[in-house]
Amino acid sequence: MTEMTEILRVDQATKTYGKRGEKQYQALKGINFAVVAGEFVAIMGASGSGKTTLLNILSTLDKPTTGHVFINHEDNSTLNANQLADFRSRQIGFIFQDFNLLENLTNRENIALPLTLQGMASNRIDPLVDKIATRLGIEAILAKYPVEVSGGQKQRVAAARALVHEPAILLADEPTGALDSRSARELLDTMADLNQHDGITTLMVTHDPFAASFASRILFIKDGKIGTQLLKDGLPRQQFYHLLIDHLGTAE
Ligand SMILES: Nc1ncnc2c1ncn2[C@@H]1O[C@H](COP(=O)(O)OP(=O)(O)OP(=O)(O)O)[C@@H](O)[C@H]1O
Repeated sequence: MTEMTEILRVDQATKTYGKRGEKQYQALKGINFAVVAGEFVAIMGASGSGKTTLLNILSTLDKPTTGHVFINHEDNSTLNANQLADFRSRQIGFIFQDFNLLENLTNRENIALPLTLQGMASNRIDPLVDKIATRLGIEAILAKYPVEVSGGQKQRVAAARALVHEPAILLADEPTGALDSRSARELLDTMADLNQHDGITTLMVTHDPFAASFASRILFIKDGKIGTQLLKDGLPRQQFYHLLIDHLGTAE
C-alpha cells in the first residue's frame, strides 16, 4: 500500500465567539478530519453551521479556540503574526465568492500579486503568470482590468492568482456563488480538471449540491460538528450528484 501524503489535518478544533464572562457561542465543537495530497474535498452545510468559521481557521485568518490545524505537518498555532502571513502566502491559495480582485490592477498584475509580495524578480514572474493563464484559458485578457471582463473570467483570474505560487492547498469559499450557471459549470469543470490532471489538492466550502458533486469526497458540517461523509469512489459525477440529493433528502 502506498502511503498517502497528508496536506491538511484538523485535530479537535473548537471555536468559541465572545469573551469569557460575556455571552459566548461555540461555532465549532471539535472538528477532526484530514485531506491527503490530490484530494478534492467539499464541505457542505446549512447557513450558520460553521463553514466560514472553519474556513477561516483552515486558512490561518483566525485561530481555533482549542485544538490544532496542520498544513504540510506544520502546526500554525506555533507561528507568530509575521510567520503566519508568510506561511499563508506560500502554502495557501484562496478563491472567494466575490473574486476579491484589486480593481486598479490589471488581470496580469492581480495574478502576479502573490509572487510580487514574495519579492520575486519581474523577469521570473511573467513566464509563471503566462503559464497559469494559458492553463486557465485567460491569456487574451491579461492586459485588461477586472471591470472589463465577465464574472466567469474574473473567477478564472482569481483562480490563476490562487495557483501561481503553487500552494500546498487550494481553499475555495462558495467559488460559484456569484456566477451564472454556465460560468459556474465551466469553473467547476476546470477545478476538477486541475485536481485530476495537475494534482491540485482542493478544499471547497459550499451549500450547493451541484458544486459539491464535482468533489471526490463530501464532508457534512452541522451545528459545528462534522457528521457523515460521502465518497465518490469512481462514480460518474451525475450519479454522485443523485446520491448526494438522496442523502440530503433523508438526512433529518
Ligand atoms: N464574529 C462572530 N461573533 C459571534 N458569533 C459568530 C461570529 N461569526 C459567526 N458567528 C456565529 O457562529 C455560527 C457559525 O457561523 P458561520 O459564519 O461559520 O456559518 P456558515 O456555515 O458559514 O453560514 P453561512 O453559510 O450563512 O455563511 C453562526 O451561528 C454565527 O451566528
